[in-house]
Amino acid sequence: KDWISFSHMSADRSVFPFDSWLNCEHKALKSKRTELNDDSSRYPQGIYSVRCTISRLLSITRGVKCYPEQIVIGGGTQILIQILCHLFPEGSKYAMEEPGYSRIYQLLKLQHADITSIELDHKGIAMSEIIKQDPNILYITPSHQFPTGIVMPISRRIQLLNWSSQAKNRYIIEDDYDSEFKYQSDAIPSIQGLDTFDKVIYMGTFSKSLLPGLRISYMVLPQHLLQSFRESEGFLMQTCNVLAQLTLQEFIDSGEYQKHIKRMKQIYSERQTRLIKELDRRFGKNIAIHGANAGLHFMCTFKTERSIEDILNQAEQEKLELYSIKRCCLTHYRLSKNPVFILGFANLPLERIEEGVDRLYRSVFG
Ligand SMILES: Cc1ncc(COP(=O)(O)O)c(/C=N/[C@@H](CCC(=O)O)COc2ccccc2)c1O
Repeated sequence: KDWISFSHMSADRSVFPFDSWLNCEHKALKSKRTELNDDSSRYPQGIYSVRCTISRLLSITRGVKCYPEQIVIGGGTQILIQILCHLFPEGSKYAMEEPGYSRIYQLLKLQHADITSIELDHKGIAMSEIIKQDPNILYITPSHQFPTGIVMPISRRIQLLNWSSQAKNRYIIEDDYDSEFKYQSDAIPSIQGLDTFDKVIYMGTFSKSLLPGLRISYMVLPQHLLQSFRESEGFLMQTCNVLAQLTLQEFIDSGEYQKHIKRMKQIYSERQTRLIKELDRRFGKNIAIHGANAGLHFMCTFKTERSIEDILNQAEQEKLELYSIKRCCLTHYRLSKNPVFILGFANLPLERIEEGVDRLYRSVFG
């Protein structure tokens, strides 16, 4: 039998419109030869016309207010964070959500940043903990908290903005990952769009909405950080492939991007609905699902005494690709007594869901 994947780290290639992407690349190759032939130092923040396209898209889809001059395109969220953290005051103290995106946590630690993790309440990162630990830089994922799926309500967003305004060296890094896929409600506008203190750095990526291998991500800097960006090493290196940038611009300007997102939402919300139905049918009261109102994964807790390790070993036997919450634990996340897993459905075709849930049941209950 072949593998079935509950991975939250891969998109279903059959959903990606390779032909229209290829078409856009062909057009870019034929019409944009000058940009392709220029030294990359001419576009340290990415090609201007591409940044105009991204700025327009962000304003329409996320309520982000920015000029193209504030956008920096890069080859992935990690490299952008690496560039960004050199713009903050020496001795800054960072805080990330617990559980959270461990790749960034590891990166900041390797940069010898003073970093701590802060637990969540039902509205997202806990204000009381922020006050207690007193960091000056917050890295948060308010759209669909990674990995718990909490959607941060406006009230908490306003609280955080007020927090950021109370000290000169405070900033909020809003990683808007996974914001494209809202099923029940409309997308809540970004914190950046509500920011009147110029304290929010907005991070975005096309890894989820297009393909992770394209390595096209971007950040929107507040205007007062642009000067220090221009004096930083970030200004000396363009890390995103020019052809990929030009193809992306064509893909967005031609309307293909919005068409693709609409189609992905239909496909993924149908898969999510079917998966939840199958899980309820098979597991009944032995499963609790959290954070399923958006994104391409949700979390679930199984009512079993079995350990995460045992379940993962059994899943391996069943040829079931499965990840537990452990990969998102940064420092002290208290593992609840019941095992918690991340169930992704972006790489799980409708017709494989029933078999996938059966294998999951055998992995959990033996
Ligand atoms: C919070 C957050 N922000 C940004 C990113 C994306 O970073 P970028 O690709 O460098 O722009 C991820 C990727 N997180 C990745 C793994 C999370 C984990 O380690 O468990 C998952 O990435 C993908 C998921 C589905 C389809 C394609 C990619 C992020 O979890």
